[in-house]
Amino acid sequence: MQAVAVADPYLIKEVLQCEDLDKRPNTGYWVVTKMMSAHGEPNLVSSESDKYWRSVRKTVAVAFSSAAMRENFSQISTAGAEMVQLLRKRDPKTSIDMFRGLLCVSVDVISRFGFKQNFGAVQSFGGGDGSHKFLDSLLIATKEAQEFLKKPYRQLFWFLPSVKKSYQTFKDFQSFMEKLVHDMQEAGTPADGDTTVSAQLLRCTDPDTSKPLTDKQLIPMASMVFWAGYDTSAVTMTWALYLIAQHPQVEAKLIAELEAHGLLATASNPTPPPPNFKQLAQLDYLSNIVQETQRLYPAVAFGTSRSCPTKDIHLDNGRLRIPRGTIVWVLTHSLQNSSSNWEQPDKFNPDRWDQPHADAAAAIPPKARPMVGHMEPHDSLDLDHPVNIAAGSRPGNYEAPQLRLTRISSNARSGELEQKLAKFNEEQSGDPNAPAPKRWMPFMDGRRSCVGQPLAKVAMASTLAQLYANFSLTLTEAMPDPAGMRKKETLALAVLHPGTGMHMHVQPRVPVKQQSS
Ligand code: HEM
Repeated sequence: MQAVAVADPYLIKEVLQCEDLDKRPNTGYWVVTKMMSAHGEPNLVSSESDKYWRSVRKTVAVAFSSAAMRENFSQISTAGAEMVQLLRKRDPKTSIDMFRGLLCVSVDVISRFGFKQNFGAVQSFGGGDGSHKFLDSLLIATKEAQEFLKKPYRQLFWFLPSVKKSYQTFKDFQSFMEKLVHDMQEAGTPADGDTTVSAQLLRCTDPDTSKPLTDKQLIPMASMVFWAGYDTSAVTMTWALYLIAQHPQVEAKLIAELEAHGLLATASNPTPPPPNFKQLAQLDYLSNIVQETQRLYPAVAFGTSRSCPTKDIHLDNGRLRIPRGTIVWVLTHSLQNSSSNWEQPDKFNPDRWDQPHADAAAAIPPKARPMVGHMEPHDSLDLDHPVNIAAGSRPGNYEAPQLRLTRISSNARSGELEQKLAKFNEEQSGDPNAPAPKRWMPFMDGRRSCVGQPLAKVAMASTLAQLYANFSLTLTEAMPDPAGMRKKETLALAVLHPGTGMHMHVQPRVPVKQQSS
């Protein structure tokens, strides 16, 4: 099987806009379908962009509109508030795995916001043995799905105990979702103003029959909302904690911003309220931190892949021919960490996001642009170690031996950027107002971009604001430095996890005794 890896912003834009290049089973998405559905029914993430996907996507997108965010904001911020309460009760000297904590927050955000249920994951983090059946089933099923991705031939050995065990973990996860869908259907026709994910899913119709989706169709769709949202948001917040812990000047600036909005815990205001929706939108520096974290540590570090099984595809004004069946692999991590696209790409610098259109790629004449990395037929991917597949130029990275990306020298961005971009876009597309290709796309771009992006942004900002308003978070001595951390990173299907967890000391800004007095 042939694959080309694409890291150039202009080319990525073309790939993602090309109707013939789509998600296909040969690009690995079959594993996701297998995990979500016992019967191979399509889900939002892994299905091709056919009319069924279009119809469901359009209906579900309403649940993630800005109006829905404003309306259901309290459902988003409550999980963070519960986490704050819980952390206040913990002994600050003990170490806490904040990655696990934030996974719990994300599960509760999705269940509350999307399905009007509280799955109680945050509460589990504070009590008992810390396990949570639903979260654990998601994590375990994802791990088993990764095994299928690494060894697709396992499907043929369905009778082996280890393979049967994998399938059982999928069934366990699906049975949670069966119950959820059953509850949704039992609740009956949603009220007119109800635009939650569950209400919108019940409103979806199958374009072939014009009938509401059956439970077999609904289960993978609902499952996908959880699976696509829970660890992507949690790892992004976790990497933000990691980066902030190493940059005290960033934390100081964040605290000053929170204080300026009356959100910081101080001796005179020991238990500040969580930011409301309006305040959240005013926390510009926090937003910069999240964007910069997503640049350095894109959650979906694996990127995305496309293929066309029926014909050759010609890109870049015919300069590039992609033979039929070739996998075109969009490398988000490389795009966002390459000196071709960024000045000082290794530096965690939230201030770079003060620049207007900071996510737009600079105009580089086509001939000077790097284009594709070639994967030789004998190359194999080490799917357990993302550093091998996502070449960037960060400390601790080593050049991926199997992926040779041509680099060009750093192209400094100047004040004339706007004019240059307009001129270049006009040359490229004939339209000076065509949106510039992006050099930052953690949520991907084009028709298959992340439908949950608005929820992710609001939930991450709300949770991080509440955490930093109330606590100072420092890494325990056991946590590796960035180079060491890089080597421990793992992929859970496409998502970059810190293989170590994120062990931290969480110190209240105002001593707890003072808060209650
Ligand atoms: C920081 C958090 C998040 C990141 C970085 C992220 C990133 C992405 C990316 C890169 C894709 C495209 C995947 C591909 O091409 O295979 C995607 C798709 C998707 N995401 Fe997210 N996501 C996040 C949070 C969420 C949340 C919170 C939800 C919902 C609760 C969600 C739901 C989805 C769905 C349903 C799709 C499939 C969309 C489609 O193909 O129509 N995501 N996401």
